[in-house]
Amino acid sequence: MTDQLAVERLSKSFGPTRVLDEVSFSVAPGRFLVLLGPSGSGKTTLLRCLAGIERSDGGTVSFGTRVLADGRSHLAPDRRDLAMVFQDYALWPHMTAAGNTSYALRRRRLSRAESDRRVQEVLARVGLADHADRYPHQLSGGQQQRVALARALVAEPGLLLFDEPLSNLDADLRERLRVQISTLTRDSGATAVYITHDQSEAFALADEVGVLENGRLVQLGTPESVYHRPATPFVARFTGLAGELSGLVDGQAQSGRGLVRTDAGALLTTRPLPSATGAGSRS
Ligand SMILES: Nc1ncnc2c1ncn2[C@@H]1O[C@H](COP(=O)(O)OP(=O)(O)OP(=O)(O)O)[C@@H](O)[C@H]1O
Repeated sequence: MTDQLAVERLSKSFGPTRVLDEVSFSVAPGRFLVLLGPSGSGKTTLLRCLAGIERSDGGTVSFGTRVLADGRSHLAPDRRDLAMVFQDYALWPHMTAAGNTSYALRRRRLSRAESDRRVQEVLARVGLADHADRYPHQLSGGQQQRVALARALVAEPGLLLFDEPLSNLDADLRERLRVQISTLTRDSGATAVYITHDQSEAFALADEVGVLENGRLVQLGTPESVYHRPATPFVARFTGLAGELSGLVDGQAQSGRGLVRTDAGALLTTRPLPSATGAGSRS
């Protein structure tokens, strides 16, 4: 069942390095959150904590009324009602597309006929009905990622997690698969969290965008608000063009559309028209 994902003050360190610093956010049922940040900002670590692959040091993760992790307990990944799509597909090489997809149903007490029916149906949805008997090495990168998407969708999880799923694909394919991920995820009704370092991908996919900087969530909002009203100079620079305006408006700048206050004055942000960037559009 689709539920709200709530993350409160999630923290994680590796040795002396604090990788996640009291990150808090929530995603309403069925909504699509994209977490955007540069390399090393903590995106993968955050997603792995949500999935239960990584243990957080502190904070709470809950989905609906169920606590997935807090200071005392940590639910195993396969008990979290979620599925994850990875950057490198993570398919079993010795299993066909149908075998990889049905693997996600192994804990369901379904008849063979019902399992086969669901697998065929979801492979058709991702456009691979004719490739069910192919092994991963007989499929292109884009086709392998569509098998991974089918595997994630087939058990109808409440929560879908995407770890830079398009990063290994070329630009044209990335754009087409992006549309497919958006459509199929929304049709499934699942709550979704998607991480990427690609700004245009984030703005095209998201209902809400969160920006991570050094393990801290520095802004969370609609694509339009993050793009046009960046909360910090870091967000302004990371999501588009920005130029310093220090001497001109020193001490008087108010943050708002096109202007971000900095210690030295203000940063003027310039943005192409939304139609040229995809910011705010839904694909
Ligand atoms: N198992 C680990 N042990 C020690 N340090 C780690 C470990 N995993 C991640 N880190 C460090 O934590 C920081 C955040 O890593 P993470 O992979 O979460 O960032 P990211 O935003 O996903 O980066 P990228 O886009 O490059 O994948 C980095 O400095 C990384 O070196």
